[in-house]
Amino acid sequence: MEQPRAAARLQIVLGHLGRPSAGAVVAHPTTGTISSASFHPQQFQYTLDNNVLTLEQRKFYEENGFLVIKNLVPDADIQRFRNEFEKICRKEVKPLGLIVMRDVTISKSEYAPSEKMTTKVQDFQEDKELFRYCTLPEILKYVECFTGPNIMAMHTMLINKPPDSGKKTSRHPLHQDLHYFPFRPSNLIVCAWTAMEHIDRNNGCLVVLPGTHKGSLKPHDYPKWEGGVNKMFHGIQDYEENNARVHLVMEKGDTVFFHPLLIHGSGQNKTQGFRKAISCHFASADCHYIDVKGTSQENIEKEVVGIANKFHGAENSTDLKDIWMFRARLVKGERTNL
Ligand SMILES: CCCC(=O)SCCNC(=O)CCNC(=O)[C@H](O)C(C)(C)COP(=O)(O)OP(=O)(O)OC[C@H]1O[C@@H](n2cnc3c(N)ncnc32)[C@H](O)[C@@H]1OP(=O)(O)O
Ligand SMILES: Nc1ncnc2c1ncn2[C@@H]1O[C@H](COP(=O)(O)OP(=O)(O)OP(=O)(O)O)[C@@H](O)[C@H]1O
Ligand SMILES: O=C(O)CCC(=O)C(=O)O
Ligand SMILES: [Fe+2]
Ligand SMILES: [Mg+2]
Repeated sequence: MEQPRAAARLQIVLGHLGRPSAGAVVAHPTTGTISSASFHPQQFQYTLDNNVLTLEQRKFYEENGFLVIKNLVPDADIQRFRNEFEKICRKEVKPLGLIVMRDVTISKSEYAPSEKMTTKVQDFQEDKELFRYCTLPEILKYVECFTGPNIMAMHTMLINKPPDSGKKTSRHPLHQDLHYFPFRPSNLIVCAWTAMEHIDRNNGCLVVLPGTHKGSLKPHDYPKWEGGVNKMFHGIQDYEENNARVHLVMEKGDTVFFHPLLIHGSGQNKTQGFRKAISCHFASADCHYIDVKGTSQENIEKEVVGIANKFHGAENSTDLKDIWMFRARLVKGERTNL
Protein backbone atom coordinates (compact mmCIF):
# COMPACT_ATOMS: atom_id res chain seq x y z
CA MET A 1 0.00 0.00 0.00
CA GLU A 2 3.00 2.27 0.62
CA GLN A 3 4.09 2.25 -3.01
CA PRO A 4 0.97 3.72 -4.70
CA ARG A 5 0.65 6.38 -2.04
CA ALA A 6 4.24 7.52 -2.57
CA ALA A 7 3.72 7.56 -6.31
CA ALA A 8 0.57 9.60 -5.96
CA ARG A 9 2.34 12.05 -3.71
CA LEU A 10 5.22 12.39 -6.18
CA GLN A 11 2.79 13.09 -8.96
CA ILE A 12 1.08 15.78 -6.95
CA VAL A 13 4.41 17.38 -6.17
CA LEU A 14 5.51 17.31 -9.80
CA GLY A 15 2.13 18.50 -10.98
CA HIS A 16 2.40 21.42 -8.65
CA LEU A 17 5.93 22.21 -9.80
CA GLY A 18 4.94 22.17 -13.42
CA ARG A 19 8.33 21.13 -14.77
CA PRO A 20 9.45 17.51 -14.75
CA SER A 21 13.14 18.34 -14.35
CA ALA A 22 12.58 20.72 -11.51
CA GLY A 23 13.81 20.68 -8.00
CA ALA A 24 14.75 18.22 -5.39
CA VAL A 25 12.27 15.42 -4.86
CA VAL A 26 14.26 13.06 -2.67
CA ALA A 27 13.37 9.51 -1.79
CA HIS A 28 14.45 8.28 1.62
CA PRO A 29 17.74 6.36 1.16
CA THR A 30 16.69 3.22 3.06
CA THR A 31 12.90 3.04 2.89
CA GLY A 32 12.60 4.45 -0.61
CA THR A 33 9.55 6.43 0.43
CA ILE A 34 9.26 10.08 -0.28
CA SER A 35 9.09 12.13 2.85
CA SER A 36 7.85 15.66 2.85
CA ALA A 37 10.64 16.52 5.29
CA SER A 38 13.31 15.74 2.70
CA PHE A 39 11.50 17.72 -0.01
CA HIS A 40 12.99 21.12 -0.68
CA PRO A 41 10.44 23.47 -2.23
CA GLN A 42 11.48 24.20 -5.78
CA GLN A 43 13.11 27.55 -6.28
CA PHE A 44 13.31 27.78 -10.03
CA GLN A 45 10.46 28.08 -12.45
CA TYR A 46 11.94 29.92 -15.42
CA THR A 47 15.37 28.28 -15.74
CA LEU A 48 16.52 24.67 -16.02
CA ASP A 49 19.17 22.82 -14.05
CA ASN A 50 22.55 22.86 -15.71
CA ASN A 51 25.99 24.20 -14.97
CA VAL A 52 26.02 27.20 -17.27
CA LEU A 53 24.31 29.90 -15.22
CA THR A 54 25.68 30.90 -11.85
CA LEU A 55 23.22 30.82 -8.97
CA GLU A 56 23.20 34.59 -9.06
CA GLN A 57 22.39 34.71 -12.80
CA ARG A 58 19.64 32.15 -12.36
CA LYS A 59 18.07 34.08 -9.52
CA PHE A 60 18.28 37.27 -11.56
CA TYR A 61 16.40 35.76 -14.52
CA GLU A 62 13.82 34.15 -12.25
CA GLU A 63 13.15 37.49 -10.59
CA ASN A 64 13.46 39.85 -13.57
CA GLY A 65 12.74 37.83 -16.72
CA PHE A 66 15.94 38.82 -18.54
CA LEU A 67 19.69 38.35 -18.29
CA VAL A 68 22.44 40.30 -20.05
CA ILE A 69 25.64 38.42 -20.93
CA LYS A 70 28.41 40.85 -21.75
CA ASN A 71 30.65 40.42 -24.78
CA LEU A 72 29.12 37.11 -25.89
CA VAL A 73 29.28 37.38 -29.68
CA PRO A 74 32.72 38.06 -31.21
CA ASP A 75 33.28 41.18 -33.34
CA ALA A 76 34.25 39.04 -36.34
CA ASP A 77 30.80 37.40 -36.36
CA ILE A 78 29.03 40.72 -36.02
CA GLN A 79 31.04 42.06 -38.96
CA ARG A 80 29.86 39.10 -41.04
CA PHE A 81 26.22 39.78 -40.12
CA ARG A 82 26.70 43.43 -41.08
CA ASN A 83 28.21 42.52 -44.45
CA GLU A 84 25.41 40.12 -45.26
CA PHE A 85 22.75 42.58 -44.16
CA GLU A 86 24.22 45.21 -46.50
CA LYS A 87 24.16 42.74 -49.38
CA ILE A 88 20.51 42.00 -48.66
CA CYS A 89 19.71 45.72 -48.55
CA ARG A 90 21.41 46.28 -51.90
CA LYS A 91 19.46 43.26 -53.21
CA GLU A 92 22.67 41.45 -54.12
CA VAL A 93 21.28 38.41 -52.34
CA LYS A 94 17.61 37.52 -51.98
CA PRO A 95 17.19 34.85 -49.32
CA LEU A 96 14.05 32.76 -49.73
CA GLY A 97 11.23 33.71 -47.35
CA LEU A 98 12.94 36.85 -46.08
CA ILE A 99 10.66 39.79 -45.26
CA VAL A 100 12.01 43.31 -45.63
CA MET A 101 10.32 46.01 -43.63
CA ARG A 102 10.57 49.75 -44.27
CA ASP A 103 9.68 52.43 -41.78
CA VAL A 104 6.06 53.56 -42.13
CA THR A 105 7.19 57.13 -42.94
CA ILE A 106 8.98 55.93 -46.10
CA SER A 107 6.86 52.90 -46.88
CA LYS A 108 5.40 54.51 -49.99
CA SER A 109 8.57 56.13 -51.37
CA GLU A 110 10.55 54.90 -54.37
CA TYR A 111 14.21 55.24 -53.35
CA ALA A 112 16.84 52.80 -54.55
CA PRO A 113 17.29 49.78 -52.30
CA SER A 114 19.80 50.54 -49.54
CA GLU A 115 20.39 50.19 -45.85
CA LYS A 116 18.58 53.49 -45.37
CA MET A 117 15.38 51.96 -46.70
CA THR A 118 15.40 48.89 -44.49
CA THR A 119 14.09 49.06 -40.93
CA LYS A 120 14.26 45.36 -40.32
CA VAL A 121 14.61 42.04 -42.04
CA GLN A 122 12.70 39.09 -40.71
CA ASP A 123 12.75 35.33 -41.27
CA PHE A 124 16.35 34.90 -42.41
CA GLN A 125 16.31 31.15 -41.78
CA GLU A 126 17.33 30.49 -45.40
CA ASP A 127 20.27 32.91 -45.32
CA LYS A 128 23.35 30.89 -44.29
CA GLU A 129 25.37 33.88 -43.12
CA LEU A 130 22.71 35.48 -40.93
CA PHE A 131 21.36 32.17 -39.68
CA ARG A 132 24.85 31.39 -38.30
CA TYR A 133 23.75 33.67 -35.45
CA CYS A 134 21.14 31.11 -34.37
CA THR A 135 23.69 28.30 -34.34
CA LEU A 136 26.57 30.03 -32.51
CA PRO A 137 27.68 27.74 -29.66
CA GLU A 138 28.06 30.79 -27.39
CA ILE A 139 24.37 31.60 -27.88
CA LEU A 140 23.03 28.04 -27.74
CA LYS A 141 24.89 27.31 -24.54
CA TYR A 142 22.74 29.92 -22.79
CA VAL A 143 19.55 29.18 -24.72
CA GLU A 144 19.65 25.61 -23.43
CA CYS A 145 19.30 26.91 -19.86
CA PHE A 146 15.76 27.98 -20.79
CA THR A 147 14.65 25.58 -23.51
CA GLY A 148 16.46 22.37 -22.64
CA PRO A 149 18.37 20.27 -25.21
CA ASN A 150 15.92 20.17 -28.15
CA ILE A 151 16.17 23.66 -29.60
CA MET A 152 14.22 25.24 -32.45
CA ALA A 153 14.96 28.66 -33.95
CA MET A 154 11.41 29.98 -34.40
CA HIS A 155 11.70 33.61 -35.40
CA THR A 156 14.65 35.67 -36.64
CA MET A 157 15.19 39.40 -37.08
CA LEU A 158 17.90 41.92 -37.82
CA ILE A 159 16.65 45.30 -36.68
CA ASN A 160 18.12 48.42 -38.28
CA LYS A 161 16.38 51.16 -36.33
CA PRO A 162 16.53 54.27 -38.54
CA PRO A 163 17.19 57.83 -37.39
CA ASP A 164 13.80 59.11 -36.28
CA SER A 165 12.12 61.30 -38.87
CA GLY A 166 10.68 63.47 -36.10
CA LYS A 167 7.42 61.51 -36.02
CA LYS A 168 8.66 59.04 -33.40
CA THR A 169 7.86 56.10 -35.68
CA SER A 170 11.25 54.57 -34.87
CA ARG A 171 9.90 53.59 -31.45
CA HIS A 172 8.73 50.09 -30.75
CA PRO A 173 5.77 50.16 -28.37
CA LEU A 174 5.82 48.15 -25.16
CA HIS A 175 4.77 44.59 -25.88
CA GLN A 176 5.17 40.92 -25.01
CA ASP A 177 6.61 38.76 -27.78
CA LEU A 178 4.32 35.86 -26.81
CA HIS A 179 1.50 37.84 -28.44
CA TYR A 180 3.01 36.76 -31.79
CA PHE A 181 3.58 33.11 -30.89
CA PRO A 182 1.06 30.26 -31.18
CA PHE A 183 3.09 27.81 -29.12
CA ARG A 184 3.54 27.01 -25.45
CA PRO A 185 4.61 26.64 -22.71
CA SER A 186 6.03 30.15 -22.49
CA ASN A 187 8.75 29.19 -20.01
CA LEU A 188 10.41 27.05 -22.71
CA ILE A 189 10.73 30.03 -25.07
CA VAL A 190 13.51 32.60 -24.93
CA CYS A 191 14.69 35.50 -27.05
CA ALA A 192 18.38 36.18 -27.68
CA TRP A 193 19.00 39.79 -28.75
CA THR A 194 22.55 40.91 -29.52
CA ALA A 195 23.70 44.51 -29.85
CA MET A 196 25.70 44.96 -33.06
CA GLU A 197 27.16 48.25 -31.78
CA HIS A 198 26.99 50.44 -28.67
CA ILE A 199 23.29 50.97 -27.90
CA ASP A 200 21.91 53.38 -25.36
CA ARG A 201 18.95 55.69 -24.94
CA ASN A 202 20.22 57.99 -27.70
CA ASN A 203 19.94 55.46 -30.49
CA GLY A 204 16.95 53.62 -29.02
CA CYS A 205 17.94 50.86 -26.64
CA LEU A 206 15.75 48.06 -25.41
CA VAL A 207 13.51 49.08 -22.52
CA VAL A 208 12.24 46.39 -20.16
CA LEU A 209 9.78 46.23 -17.28
CA PRO A 210 11.55 43.82 -14.89
CA GLY A 211 9.45 41.05 -13.38
CA THR A 212 6.56 41.36 -15.83
CA HIS A 213 7.29 37.84 -17.14
CA LYS A 214 5.47 36.62 -14.03
CA GLY A 215 2.22 38.11 -15.30
CA SER A 216 -0.10 36.91 -18.03
CA LEU A 217 -0.32 37.67 -21.73
CA LYS A 218 -2.06 41.03 -22.13
CA PRO A 219 -4.24 42.14 -25.04
CA HIS A 220 -2.26 44.00 -27.72
CA ASP A 221 -3.30 46.49 -30.38
CA TYR A 222 -1.92 49.43 -32.35
CA PRO A 223 -0.91 52.33 -30.11
CA LYS A 224 -2.72 55.55 -30.84
CA TRP A 225 0.34 57.48 -31.91
CA GLU A 226 -0.12 60.68 -33.91
CA GLY A 227 2.93 60.23 -36.14
CA GLY A 228 1.88 56.77 -37.34
CA VAL A 229 2.89 53.28 -36.34
CA ASN A 230 4.63 50.48 -38.20
CA LYS A 231 2.68 47.51 -39.43
CA MET A 232 2.34 44.80 -36.79
CA PHE A 233 3.94 46.90 -34.09
CA HIS A 234 1.23 46.09 -31.59
CA GLY A 235 1.56 47.35 -28.05
CA ILE A 236 0.01 46.78 -24.66
CA GLN A 237 -2.71 49.31 -24.07
CA ASP A 238 -3.02 49.29 -20.30
CA TYR A 239 0.31 48.61 -18.64
CA GLU A 240 1.21 49.83 -15.16
CA GLU A 241 2.52 53.37 -15.60
CA ASN A 242 4.43 53.11 -12.33
CA ASN A 243 6.25 49.94 -13.31
CA ALA A 244 9.99 50.63 -13.24
CA ARG A 245 11.34 50.94 -16.79
CA VAL A 246 14.92 49.80 -17.21
CA HIS A 247 16.98 50.97 -20.20
CA LEU A 248 19.46 48.32 -21.26
CA VAL A 249 22.70 50.02 -22.30
CA MET A 250 24.69 47.46 -24.25
CA GLU A 251 28.03 47.22 -26.05
CA LYS A 252 28.72 45.45 -29.32
CA GLY A 253 28.39 41.69 -28.76
CA ASP A 254 26.47 41.97 -25.49
CA THR A 255 23.43 39.70 -25.55
CA VAL A 256 20.24 39.81 -23.57
CA PHE A 257 18.16 36.67 -23.07
CA PHE A 258 14.57 37.39 -22.17
CA HIS A 259 11.28 35.66 -21.44
CA PRO A 260 8.46 36.01 -24.03
CA LEU A 261 6.11 37.51 -21.43
CA LEU A 262 8.57 40.22 -20.41
CA ILE A 263 7.11 43.60 -21.35
CA HIS A 264 9.64 45.49 -23.48
CA GLY A 265 9.96 48.01 -26.28
CA SER A 266 12.53 50.40 -27.67
CA GLY A 267 12.82 54.16 -27.79
CA GLN A 268 13.31 56.49 -30.71
CA ASN A 269 16.67 56.76 -32.42
CA LYS A 270 17.79 60.36 -31.97
CA THR A 271 21.12 59.84 -33.75
CA GLN A 272 21.89 59.89 -37.46
CA GLY A 273 23.12 56.29 -37.46
CA PHE A 274 21.09 53.13 -38.06
CA ARG A 275 21.00 51.21 -34.78
CA LYS A 276 21.56 47.50 -35.35
CA ALA A 277 20.66 44.42 -33.36
CA ILE A 278 20.23 40.78 -34.36
CA SER A 279 17.86 38.43 -32.62
CA CYS A 280 16.32 34.99 -32.58
CA HIS A 281 13.47 33.49 -30.61
CA PHE A 282 14.19 29.95 -29.58
CA ALA A 283 11.77 27.38 -28.24
CA SER A 284 12.02 23.84 -26.98
CA ALA A 285 11.05 21.44 -29.76
CA ASP A 286 8.89 19.81 -27.09
CA CYS A 287 6.56 22.81 -27.07
CA HIS A 288 3.19 22.43 -28.77
CA TYR A 289 1.15 24.64 -31.04
CA ILE A 290 -2.06 26.17 -29.76
CA ASP A 291 -5.12 27.46 -31.55
CA VAL A 292 -5.35 31.19 -30.89
CA LYS A 293 -8.91 31.56 -32.15
CA GLY A 294 -11.07 33.19 -29.54
CA THR A 295 -8.05 34.58 -27.67
CA SER A 296 -6.41 38.02 -27.57
CA GLN A 297 -3.94 36.75 -30.20
CA GLU A 298 -6.63 36.45 -32.86
CA ASN A 299 -5.95 39.98 -34.17
CA ILE A 300 -2.29 39.27 -34.93
CA GLU A 301 -3.13 35.89 -36.46
CA LYS A 302 -5.44 37.60 -38.95
CA GLU A 303 -2.71 40.09 -39.93
CA VAL A 304 0.04 37.51 -40.26
CA VAL A 305 -2.11 35.14 -42.29
CA GLY A 306 -3.22 38.01 -44.52
CA ILE A 307 0.37 39.00 -45.24
CA ALA A 308 1.49 35.40 -45.75
CA ASN A 309 -1.31 34.83 -48.23
CA LYS A 310 -0.35 37.99 -50.08
CA PHE A 311 3.32 36.99 -50.28
CA HIS A 312 2.92 33.32 -51.05
CA GLY A 313 -0.37 33.62 -52.91
CA ALA A 314 -2.17 30.98 -50.90
CA GLU A 315 -5.57 30.26 -52.42
CA ASN A 316 -6.62 28.05 -49.58
CA SER A 317 -6.46 29.81 -46.27
CA THR A 318 -3.25 29.18 -44.39
CA ASP A 319 -3.28 28.99 -40.65
CA LEU A 320 -0.75 30.31 -38.20
CA LYS A 321 0.57 26.89 -37.22
CA ASP A 322 1.50 26.01 -40.84
CA ILE A 323 3.39 29.27 -41.23
CA TRP A 324 5.38 28.64 -38.06
CA MET A 325 6.10 24.98 -38.84
CA PHE A 326 7.35 25.97 -42.26
CA ARG A 327 9.93 28.52 -41.15
CA ALA A 328 11.01 26.94 -37.84
CA ARG A 329 14.47 25.30 -37.92
CA LEU A 330 16.05 22.77 -35.59
CA VAL A 331 19.41 24.02 -34.27
CA LYS A 332 20.20 21.39 -31.65
CA GLY A 333 18.87 18.02 -30.47
CA GLU A 334 15.76 16.45 -31.93
CA ARG A 335 12.71 17.95 -33.66
CA THR A 336 10.13 16.31 -31.45
CA ASN A 337 7.04 18.49 -31.81
CA LEU A 338 7.29 22.00 -33.21
C1 LIG B 1 8.49 38.89 -31.68
C2 LIG B 1 7.94 39.39 -32.90
C3 LIG B 1 7.88 40.87 -32.88
C4 LIG B 1 7.40 41.37 -34.20
O1 LIG B 1 7.27 40.64 -35.11
S1 LIG B 1 7.06 43.00 -34.27
C5 LIG B 1 6.31 43.22 -35.83
C6 LIG B 1 7.32 43.49 -36.82
N1 LIG B 1 6.73 43.91 -37.97
C7 LIG B 1 6.61 43.12 -38.97
O2 LIG B 1 6.89 41.97 -38.89
C8 LIG B 1 6.16 43.70 -40.22
C9 LIG B 1 6.53 42.79 -41.28
N2 LIG B 1 6.51 43.52 -42.47
C10 LIG B 1 5.95 43.10 -43.53
O3 LIG B 1 5.37 42.06 -43.52
C11 LIG B 1 6.09 43.95 -44.74
O4 LIG B 1 7.08 44.90 -44.55
C12 LIG B 1 4.79 44.66 -45.14
C13 LIG B 1 4.35 45.60 -44.04
C14 LIG B 1 3.70 43.64 -45.38
C15 LIG B 1 5.02 45.41 -46.42
O5 LIG B 1 5.60 44.55 -47.34
P1 LIG B 1 5.45 44.74 -48.92
O6 LIG B 1 4.07 44.37 -49.29
O7 LIG B 1 6.57 44.05 -49.58
O8 LIG B 1 5.76 46.27 -49.07
P2 LIG B 1 5.09 47.36 -49.93
O9 LIG B 1 6.12 48.41 -49.96
O10 LIG B 1 4.59 46.81 -51.21
O11 LIG B 1 3.86 47.86 -49.07
C16 LIG B 1 2.58 47.28 -49.09
C17 LIG B 1 1.67 48.18 -48.29
O12 LIG B 1 2.09 48.18 -46.92
C18 LIG B 1 2.43 49.51 -46.52
N3 LIG B 1 3.56 49.43 -45.63
C19 LIG B 1 4.80 49.02 -45.93
N4 LIG B 1 5.58 49.06 -44.87
C20 LIG B 1 4.82 49.52 -43.87
C21 LIG B 1 5.06 49.79 -42.53
N5 LIG B 1 6.24 49.62 -41.99
N6 LIG B 1 4.04 50.21 -41.77
C22 LIG B 1 2.84 50.41 -42.29
N7 LIG B 1 2.54 50.17 -43.57
C23 LIG B 1 3.52 49.74 -44.35
C24 LIG B 1 2.74 50.23 -47.82
O13 LIG B 1 2.58 51.59 -47.66
C25 LIG B 1 1.73 49.63 -48.76
O14 LIG B 1 0.48 50.19 -48.52
P3 LIG B 1 -0.64 50.30 -49.66
O15 LIG B 1 -1.12 48.91 -49.90
O16 LIG B 1 0.05 50.91 -50.83
O17 LIG B 1 -1.67 51.18 -49.05
N1 LIG C 1 4.29 56.97 -21.08
C1 LIG C 1 4.37 56.03 -21.98
N2 LIG C 1 3.26 55.46 -22.48
C2 LIG C 1 3.33 54.48 -23.40
N3 LIG C 1 4.47 54.00 -23.89
C3 LIG C 1 5.59 54.54 -23.45
C4 LIG C 1 5.61 55.57 -22.48
N4 LIG C 1 6.87 55.92 -22.27
C5 LIG C 1 7.60 55.13 -23.05
N5 LIG C 1 6.84 54.31 -23.76
C6 LIG C 1 7.30 53.31 -24.72
O1 LIG C 1 8.46 52.69 -24.23
C7 LIG C 1 9.46 52.63 -25.21
C8 LIG C 1 10.74 53.24 -24.71
O2 LIG C 1 10.54 54.50 -24.19
P1 LIG C 1 11.72 55.52 -23.95
O3 LIG C 1 11.21 56.52 -22.98
O4 LIG C 1 12.95 54.81 -23.69
O5 LIG C 1 11.96 56.13 -25.36
P2 LIG C 1 11.43 57.41 -26.03
O6 LIG C 1 10.23 57.90 -25.32
O7 LIG C 1 11.33 57.10 -27.47
O8 LIG C 1 12.65 58.40 -25.89
P3 LIG C 1 13.20 59.21 -24.62
O9 LIG C 1 14.53 58.61 -24.38
O10 LIG C 1 13.26 60.60 -25.09
O11 LIG C 1 12.26 59.03 -23.48
C9 LIG C 1 8.91 53.36 -26.42
O12 LIG C 1 8.61 52.36 -27.34
C10 LIG C 1 7.66 54.01 -26.00
O13 LIG C 1 6.68 53.73 -26.95
O1 LIG D 1 13.91 47.59 -31.20
C1 LIG D 1 14.24 46.44 -31.04
O2 LIG D 1 15.33 45.99 -31.43
C2 LIG D 1 13.30 45.47 -30.36
C3 LIG D 1 12.25 44.99 -31.27
C4 LIG D 1 11.32 44.02 -30.64
O3 LIG D 1 11.16 43.97 -29.45
C5 LIG D 1 10.56 43.12 -31.50
O4 LIG D 1 10.64 43.25 -32.73
O5 LIG D 1 9.87 42.25 -30.98
FE1 LIG E 1 9.81 42.26 -28.93
MG1 LIG F 1 10.26 58.49 -23.22
